[in-house]
Amino acid sequence: MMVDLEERVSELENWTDGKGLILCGAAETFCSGSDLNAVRAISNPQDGMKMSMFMQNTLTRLLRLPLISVALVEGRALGGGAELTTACDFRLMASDSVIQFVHKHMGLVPGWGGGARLVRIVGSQNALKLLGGALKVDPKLGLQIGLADGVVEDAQTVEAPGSHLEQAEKWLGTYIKGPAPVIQAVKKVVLSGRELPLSEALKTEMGVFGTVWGGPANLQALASKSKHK
Ligand SMILES: CC[C@H](C(=O)O)C(=O)SCCNC(=O)CCNC(=O)[C@H](O)C(C)(C)COP(=O)(O)OP(=O)(O)OC[C@H]1O[C@@H](n2cnc3c(N)ncnc32)[C@H](O)[C@@H]1OP(=O)(O)O
Repeated sequence: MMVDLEERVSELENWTDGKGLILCGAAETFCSGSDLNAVRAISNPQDGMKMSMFMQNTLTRLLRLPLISVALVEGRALGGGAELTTACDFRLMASDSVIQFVHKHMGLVPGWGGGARLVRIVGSQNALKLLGGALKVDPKLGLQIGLADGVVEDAQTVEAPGSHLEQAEKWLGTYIKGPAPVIQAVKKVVLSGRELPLSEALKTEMGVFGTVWGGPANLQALASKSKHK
């Protein structure tokens, strides 16, 4: 799974027209973390460090993709699976889903970069509670602390507008509407603001601004005399 994920990220890095990505599980579980059988075979510090390095590299590249990504959490996201959710820009949770950093129960801490990313998403106080208590985060708690950005309802629910995936596509649609270069520029500006010291982020923003100023979408908008009512 780790190697497959790295290969998909490499493919996505070459997706020049990409604007959005929805990451979801294959069955009723988003991701239950590392394969425990594989983990047992590499349960020594040297191999653990190699896995950490590999997964930090993969997940950092996933988060830095020039598109807007959403983790659609159905069922459980446990351990490494919880860390994986933090490598997306947004998290949408199905009504019965749970995100749980079970690391403490495994005598571990996150090693795929999920600890550092969690602090940035929910703040250090909440991160300490989630990791220290290995708390089960349901949609209500997720929304309350900012780990979840929205909830998708079950298809059977009368008012539900479609499958979880359809709801996630609709939700994401708001943020990826428009030309790819503009959406990609939005992501780059936010990413640099999130990751870089202010002076460097400002330089990056200017560079990105230069790629869209006077560009096709900008000129078209100027020509159309649009009003933002
Ligand atoms: C802590 C961080 C660490 C890291 O790498 O950094 C990890 O991520 S370690 C992995 C942490 N995850 C777990 O410990 C998951 C343990 N499994 C469960 O809690 C349950 O299996 C659950 C909740 C995912 C599903 O429970 P349910 O009752 O619905 O089904 P089963 O338990 O019967 O599971 C079906 C089948 O899947 C196997 N399974 C589930 N998760 C893993 C896993 N992470 N690795 C390997 N195999 C997994 C489970 O053993 C069952 O197999 P079966 O042959 O049918 O008995």
